[in-house]
Amino acid sequence: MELKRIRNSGLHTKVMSAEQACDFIEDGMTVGMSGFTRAGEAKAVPKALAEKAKLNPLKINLMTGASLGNDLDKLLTEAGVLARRMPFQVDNTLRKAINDGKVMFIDQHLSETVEMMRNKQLEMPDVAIIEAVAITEEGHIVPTTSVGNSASFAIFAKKVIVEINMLHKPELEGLHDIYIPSYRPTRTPIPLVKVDDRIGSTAIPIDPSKIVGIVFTNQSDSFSTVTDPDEETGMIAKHLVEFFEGEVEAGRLPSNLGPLQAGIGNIANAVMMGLLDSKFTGLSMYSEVLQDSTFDLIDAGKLDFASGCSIILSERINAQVFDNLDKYRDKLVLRPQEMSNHPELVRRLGIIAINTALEFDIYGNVNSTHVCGTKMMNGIGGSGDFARNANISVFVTKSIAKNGAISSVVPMASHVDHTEHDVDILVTEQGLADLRGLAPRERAIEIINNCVHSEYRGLLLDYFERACERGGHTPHLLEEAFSWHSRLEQQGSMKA
Ligand SMILES: CC(=O)SCCNC(=O)CCNC(=O)[C@H](O)C(C)(C)COP(=O)(O)OP(=O)(O)OC[C@H]1O[C@@H](n2cnc3c(N)ncnc32)[C@H](O)[C@@H]1OP(=O)(O)O
Repeated sequence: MELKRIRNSGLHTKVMSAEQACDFIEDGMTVGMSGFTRAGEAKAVPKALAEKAKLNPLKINLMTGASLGNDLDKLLTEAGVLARRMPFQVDNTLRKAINDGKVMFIDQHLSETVEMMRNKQLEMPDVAIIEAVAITEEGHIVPTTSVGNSASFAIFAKKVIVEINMLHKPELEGLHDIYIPSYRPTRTPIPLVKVDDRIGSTAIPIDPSKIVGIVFTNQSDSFSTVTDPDEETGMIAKHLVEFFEGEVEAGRLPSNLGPLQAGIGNIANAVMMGLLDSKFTGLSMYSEVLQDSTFDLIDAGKLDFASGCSIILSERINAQVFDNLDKYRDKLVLRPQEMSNHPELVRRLGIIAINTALEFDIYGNVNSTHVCGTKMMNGIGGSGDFARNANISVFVTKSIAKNGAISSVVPMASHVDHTEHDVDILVTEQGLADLRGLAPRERAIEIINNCVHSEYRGLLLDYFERACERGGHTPHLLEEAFSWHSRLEQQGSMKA
């Protein structure tokens, strides 16, 4: 039964235990592992590595597509295995180790990791560990619920370990579209002009002699922890849907809006859920992570096609999707993250990008990553790949956090991931600010009037007016610009 999944019979001799596969990983190595937004990560070998490291300490540089599920980042951190980690994570234990300076974390645009490797600016993996549903007759690897960076990791690595996960349905085969761009500067345009174009192969093409170990596993991806929309996220969705309606009426957007991208998290998922009750049909997604909302929209007949690089679902919907893959087969494709997030494609397709901010300032600079400018939350992920190149770049957030102790709109963003130049629309439950074509002083008025919570609006207006008296194209009171963050750190609240 298991060996049937290894269709290249020459590789049958490579089957081994996860513990044996760990022997290929040595202290100081760079390891490239599958996994994107807690989907499709290799599961058994990293777990065995964490166990092994408790007796024989070792450190590795770990690169993935994005975040890992099944508490793997936690286990590897606790075992002291991680020297460096890139390019994204969402784990509490790892987050603490990063913020304590114990793990060096490189927070990177998700489309860039393998491009930098290709240009020898980043080290190539010594070993790649890739979760698969099968190995083909040619010895090529069929990924599972994410493609992420798996294809390039396997192509660049000296040695490849494959984890065949028997729990994933073989029907996943055919869902993937693996396209690897050629080397610069002689690269030709990426031949993708529609969201549903297929431009590559359904498996990762590697020389099978590089496969040094095959481990069988039987463990599911972690379920998404996305929560149901609440009153605030419902309002955010309502403001955005009304904005889209206005854009269509004004002839600035087609009636199906054009391809949509939505980031991770509760808020972005809730915004997409808001489209369920809208009049829009014939929607499409060109995104990275496909969450519950994607499949709810397909089931409701609203969404015709979704292109992504991973699928992460909550327990509510997981079985319904993966037990009925045939129903979705002609509506889905999973690509390498380099392709799902590629600036060339984001610009060409005219994507509407919807990502979540931690905070933004009165001029529209967005902080997606650093609490109070210093402590890493998750990482920039793909938000920058999309925001800079999108047709319309939208950032959403609740106007306050932590029961009102934090205003998400501040005088000056304490860390900037997306500059004012990359941000078109800001939405909170209070309303929507349309920043297109506005100068900084006009942007400030639009943001303060539409996005700020009533408890902070007067304070921000006062700051802005006093800053204007001092002058400047982008007026600020430098000695006060971070006073809200200092107050939060010292007194537990931004309130004066
Ligand atoms: C893999 C990918 O790249 S997908 C593509 C897009 N990627 C990105 O945008 C990456 C950056 N974005 C993110 O990491 C997330 O979207 C976040 C963290 C910004 C928001 O996450 P969401 O789950 O949507 O929002 P939510 O409102 O639940 O906030 C998450 C936490 O941040 C806290 N928070 C929100 N705003 C602030 C703030 N200004 N200061 C401090 N904490 C804040 C919330 O209170 C909440 O804390 P809790 O977990 O203790 O309850």
